Amino acid sequence: MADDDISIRTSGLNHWFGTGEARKQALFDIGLRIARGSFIVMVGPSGSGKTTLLTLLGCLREVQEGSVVLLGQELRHATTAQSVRLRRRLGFIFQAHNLHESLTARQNVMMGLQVKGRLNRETADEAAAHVLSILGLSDRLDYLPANLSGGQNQRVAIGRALVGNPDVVLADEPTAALDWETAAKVVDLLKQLGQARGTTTVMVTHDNRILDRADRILTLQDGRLVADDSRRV
Ligand SMILES: Nc1ncnc2c1ncn2[C@@H]1O[C@H](COP(=O)(O)OP(=O)(O)OP(=O)(O)O)[C@@H](O)[C@H]1O
Repeated sequence: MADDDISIRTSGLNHWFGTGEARKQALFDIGLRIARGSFIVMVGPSGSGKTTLLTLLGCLREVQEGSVVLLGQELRHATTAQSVRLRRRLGFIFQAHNLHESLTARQNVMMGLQVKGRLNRETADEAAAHVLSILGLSDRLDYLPANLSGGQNQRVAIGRALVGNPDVVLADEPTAALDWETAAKVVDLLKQLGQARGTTTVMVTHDNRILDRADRILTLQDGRLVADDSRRV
């Protein structure tokens, strides 16, 4: 694979938590090359290091040892300004969806554009309504989070992550609160974005139906990458 075709590359990536006697290694020698536009699923038992790896890939955590190259930029020793610029090119979907309680679904999604500095209100408004309609929420645009179900709020959070056309989407169990029809829509959307725009997705999930649709499945166990299964779908 040429360098341009790779969104994420790691090598010799190790990570520890704690200090002194409590110091514990959470990741061991992770080496990965993730192709641009691919839909990657990460699995592994609780405590195997999935979230730690996802947050390292998303420059939400400092690289302690080894290398992470995200969208051509080495993250080890990256400056704060470089990390901030890179994070603007990412879409995060985490379980705790952190919506603003005082903002409507549409306004919450628009926040995903504002952090990117795209402030033309009309365009932002339309983009937010469009992504929410793909996620089946066109009749809930002006609802506050308190008046939406858990699954609907999760879809708003997904909309917020995707509205700015991120280059890389990092997702931690994003479909856990969704019925299969909606979860399938989210997966289809991410795969379409992969084909149309080269958006790369790395998703932690235990949903077997999503595993079936992954381009590649990474399995972590006790902080190590123990299986790397590329499949044709
Ligand atoms: N902030 C922290 N401080 C200390 N140890 C941590 C911290 N975060 C994670 N760990 C430890 O690192 C290891 C990997 O945790 P991580 O959350 O990455 O696993 P996971 O595979 O995402 O688990 P889950 O599926 O339960 O979310 C675990 O042993 C965990 O206890």
